[in-house]
Amino acid sequence: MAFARINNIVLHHQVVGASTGPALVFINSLGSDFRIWQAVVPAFSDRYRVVLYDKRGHGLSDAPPAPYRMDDHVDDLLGLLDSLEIEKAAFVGLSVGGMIAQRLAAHAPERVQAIVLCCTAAKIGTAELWAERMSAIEKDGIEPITDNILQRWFTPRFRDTNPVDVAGWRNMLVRTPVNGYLGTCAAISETDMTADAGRIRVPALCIAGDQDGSTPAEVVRHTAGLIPGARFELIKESGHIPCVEKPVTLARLISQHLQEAGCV
Ligand SMILES: O=C(O)CC1=CCC(=O)O1
Repeated sequence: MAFARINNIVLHHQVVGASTGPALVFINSLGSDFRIWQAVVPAFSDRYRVVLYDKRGHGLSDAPPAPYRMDDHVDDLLGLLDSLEIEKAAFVGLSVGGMIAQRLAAHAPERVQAIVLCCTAAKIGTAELWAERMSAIEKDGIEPITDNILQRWFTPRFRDTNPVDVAGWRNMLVRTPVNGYLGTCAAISETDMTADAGRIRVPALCIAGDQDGSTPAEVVRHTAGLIPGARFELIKESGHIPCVEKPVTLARLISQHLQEAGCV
């Protein structure tokens, strides 16, 4: 575990695995921190230099006042890569993390070897929906909306069979700094990568969960259709957070894509 000051923000991160291997960066979603990747990382740490980090406003990173722009998140990530002396990496982004990866691939392709876009889209939700969510949180905090969010994060089966784990992930969500949550909602709300997606030229894999209530499979499939050469894969029995719910399947899909993309 380490901290770096990037763009005047303290970013919490961790580098594990093969120090001379190709770099593989995981980018987490709204309301989560890098612990969500814990069950996936062992599938890569023997061959890759794995970078995990908490984007601004999440986990142990600083949470400056809202709103944030998507480019703030992208600039933070580029700054972190510079500080770790990583010129080029493969990126796995979940949800808003996938938006950050898309923007990076479209605007800084020289830093990107391949991308895996997990439960994400060129555009997530509508400005009205995000405005509603932000005003509810400004009024009453994150707690009252957590049950709805967890229903989108995890399938009913997972919630029924893993109540203690779900309670733990709920703690992570509720403890997200309000500034960080609101700031990132604003970044998602203003972002539409539909035009930019067509500029992506790196090998891309889009993965959906068949029971994802946040970025439904057809939305992810549509995004795959916007990116030249992108492949689409569906994970069965998964909600929005397959790195927690289906880590073995997700790791297999990521690994195959990285091999096909020559990131080995
Ligand atoms: O909170 C949700 O609905 C899920 C989500 C949307 C964007 C993101 O990163 O997570």
